Amino acid sequence: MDIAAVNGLPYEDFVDIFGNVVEKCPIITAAVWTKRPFASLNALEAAIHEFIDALPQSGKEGILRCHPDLAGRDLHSGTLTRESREEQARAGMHALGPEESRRVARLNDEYKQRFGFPFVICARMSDKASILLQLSERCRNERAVELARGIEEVKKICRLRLQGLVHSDAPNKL
Ligand SMILES: NC(=O)N[C@H]1NC(=O)NC1=O
Repeated sequence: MDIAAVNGLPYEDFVDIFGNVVEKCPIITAAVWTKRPFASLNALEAAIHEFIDALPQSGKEGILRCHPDLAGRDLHSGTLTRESREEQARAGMHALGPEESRRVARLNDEYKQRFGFPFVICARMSDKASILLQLSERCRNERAVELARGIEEVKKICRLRLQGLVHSDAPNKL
């Protein structure tokens, strides 16, 4: 799909295709449709960032709260979004041993108790060992640091999802 095709999409199709680039936040996609035409994939990404950055703190926290826990309830009950399922599987989150599972569940709970939103990390840019390490280390951060860090991770996830939706191998393509 080239950028002209993206710019030509009616909002229903635009939201159908790009609605989950930020997990369970299709309102962001629906809002940035207004900003067409986009000069490039980067411009679309920048419009998403601009929307997120303009949100009050409660809105940013809300975005984080739309994310499923890593190796959490949704993974175990099979209710993850397709994107999240693939990302978590790639990082080995679907195949934790019993000891690792208990540790992740305990740390996820501790993190949520402390901050009021879930631990978010771009799983595709990490691996199991690094995720476990960061989960335990980031539990000790200040709340404002974790809010900013979580939003940075959301943007990384968004970038990879956007790239996955388009062909990146041809010039002038998204
Ligand atoms: N909690 C959390 O980080 N969730 C996610 N990370 C990721 O890469 N995909 C997710 O759903």
